Amino acid sequence: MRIALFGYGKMGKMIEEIAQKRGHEIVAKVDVGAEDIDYASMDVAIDFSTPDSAFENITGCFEHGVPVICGTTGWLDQYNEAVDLCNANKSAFIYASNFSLGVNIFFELNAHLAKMMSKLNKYKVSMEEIHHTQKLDAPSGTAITLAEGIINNTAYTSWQLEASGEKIIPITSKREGMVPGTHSICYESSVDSIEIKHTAHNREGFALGAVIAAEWIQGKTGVFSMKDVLNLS
Ligand SMILES: NC(=O)c1ccc[n+]([C@@H]2O[C@H](COP(=O)([O-])OP(=O)(O)OC[C@H]3O[C@@H](n4cnc5c(N)ncnc54)[C@H](O)[C@@H]3O)[C@@H](O)[C@H]2O)c1
Ligand SMILES: O=C(O)C1=N[C@H](C(=O)O)CCC1
Repeated sequence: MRIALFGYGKMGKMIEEIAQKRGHEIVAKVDVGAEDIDYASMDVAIDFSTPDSAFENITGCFEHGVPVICGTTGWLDQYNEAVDLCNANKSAFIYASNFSLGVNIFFELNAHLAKMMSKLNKYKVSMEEIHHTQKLDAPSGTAITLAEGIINNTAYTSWQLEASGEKIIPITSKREGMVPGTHSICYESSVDSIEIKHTAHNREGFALGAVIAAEWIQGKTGVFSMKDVLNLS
């Protein structure tokens, strides 16, 4: 498969390594200030760039019929517009706030736990995410997906950073050293606590999931999720 990397930072470099090990070719590395992008050379684009640049990168690919795997977080106010442009151009698209297989299992566990906890009104939920100090967005995209998993299965209606309120999920975002990504969810009552936690030890899991998604999307048209890729429904 001929892969173009949009964003050649920490994740772009890790994806290059994993993709080459799986027998794929990197045909373009599109980073800040790139000109004359050769879309015809690409079977798929993988975007791990910045919140400010992801939308333009993605929609440029759709306009040239290139399928896109996007892991960039912090641009989702434009997600619906990207979906419309994907469909209008009969292209293909997967966005995931987290491509790691472990986190996608954790998303399912979170939804299942939330469903059970929705019957127990003595417990209050809270979430904490910890990432490296270079991270541009807060809360993390993964934390937002986890919060949506709770909202869809309980009486909670929204999330907020450092908030308190009856139906609001409080999220604490910490930025420390080189931490690749840690997410924990806690349900607390006066008598006990239940906590679930995912800890990424490095970036390999994110990169592998993105390459697997790129392999899966070949020949498809439409908008998909990691649930489709991993057959988790
Ligand atoms: N979904 C996931 O599984 C997952 C995992 C890790 C990181 N991320 C997200 O991926 C993104 C990138 O993470 P990172 O750790 O590689 O960051 P990074 O800062 O190391 O790399 C980002 C790269 O994007 C480049 N860039 C800036 N403007 C650009 C443009 N117009 N076009 C193309 N590239 C441009 C930067 O120069 C940089 O090289 C972040 O949004 C992060 O939150 C998602
Ligand atoms: O390093 C990052 O930045 C990460 N971003 C994603 C997020 O915002 O959830 C996934 C974890 C790593």
